[in-house]
Amino acid sequence: MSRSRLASAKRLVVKVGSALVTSNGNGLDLAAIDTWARQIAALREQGREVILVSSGAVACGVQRLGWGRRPKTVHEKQAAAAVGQAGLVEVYEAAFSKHGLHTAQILLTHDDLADRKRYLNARATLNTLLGLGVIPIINENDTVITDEIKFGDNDTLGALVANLLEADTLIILTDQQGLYTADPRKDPAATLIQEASAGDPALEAMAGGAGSRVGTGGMITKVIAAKRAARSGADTVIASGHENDPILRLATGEALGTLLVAQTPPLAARKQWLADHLQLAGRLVLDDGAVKALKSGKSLLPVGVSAVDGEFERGAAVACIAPDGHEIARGLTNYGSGEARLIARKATHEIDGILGYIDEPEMIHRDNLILV
Ligand SMILES: Nc1ncnc2c1ncn2[C@@H]1O[C@H](COP(=O)(O)OP(=O)(O)O)[C@@H](O)[C@H]1O
Ligand SMILES: N[C@@H](CCC(=O)OP(=O)(O)O)C(=O)O
Repeated sequence: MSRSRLASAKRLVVKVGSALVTSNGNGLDLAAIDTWARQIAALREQGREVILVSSGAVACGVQRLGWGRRPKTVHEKQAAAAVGQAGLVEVYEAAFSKHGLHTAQILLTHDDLADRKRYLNARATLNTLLGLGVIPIINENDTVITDEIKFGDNDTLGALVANLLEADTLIILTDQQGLYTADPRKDPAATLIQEASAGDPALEAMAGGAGSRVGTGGMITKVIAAKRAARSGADTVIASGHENDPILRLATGEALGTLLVAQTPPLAARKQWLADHLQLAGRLVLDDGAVKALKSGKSLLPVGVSAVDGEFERGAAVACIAPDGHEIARGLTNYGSGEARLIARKATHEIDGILGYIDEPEMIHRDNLILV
């Protein structure tokens, strides 16, 4: 039954692991990449949005540098990733261009997404790319991180991207059929789990480390990624990328792999996340019209802000105060206090003229707002 949610998923994050992007640990599997591009293009035709999180930079770099095997030191891996990332994006751009689609390279770190300002910036850029019909191809920014490249944590990145973009589904494609009761490479009696609740602690006990010399995170990072994705309401599927057209089949609701179901609906989960993370940095005093708008579920526009208290940056959590002094909402502001003072009481079309740029038309978007 829960598979039907996949059939109606509008926004999907697909993560392809090193074990899949490279067939032998040395170089990219061009044929596999072509099939993903074809499937993703078909989903776009259906009006669905797909974001690809792809590993493979190190493997591609190892091949380009003629090293023959994955290096041991972290800095050599980083160097290989820097060389290979260029190859990776070339291959994706070529594969998607056959379907008339452009790709965009996005390199992120976990720290980028923990920082509210960068979080909002990354979100705005990705949403703009999706609106343009471009396929974002995301990888870790391996030059500036070391832990993730050691542990092979693109699964976590997939989950963070699903949170960032409020995706409905995270599809993790790997070299196994899904999550088994134990590592099938070590235990031939292990059986495939078809469906479980994301975050069920029993799953973590079943999942072991990586089984191949190419992949690094193993199943444990996938199970934890599913728990994380569920925080913003996204279901996760772990399935084999070696199946015929797995992305398309999963997206029609076919029961492949392991489905880890999110227990909270997306918007409620996001608002819970906001509620847990709000340390107030300032206050926006609203006029009566803005109070009404917020209470009826709308965003806060600069025109409804009559005063700004405190010093804060873009992305900070602020309280929204009614003219009678009562706090009515809290949310993440798109503008720092300096800019907010300049555009308070102004119509959205005036923002560009005042600031010389426009980050977002709203002071606080309704998705980033909770009524109190
Ligand atoms: N319970 C389990 N079920 C399935 N695979 C498991 C399990 N525990 C450990 N693994 C191992 O995890 C590997 C997949 O992880 P990894 O090699 O990191 O792939 P990727 O590069 O796709 O992230 C499998 O090949 C398998 O050997
Ligand atoms: N970012 C690096 C490594 C990431 C990695 O290995 O992750 P995973 O696919 O989860 O095993 C790369 O592109 O090679």
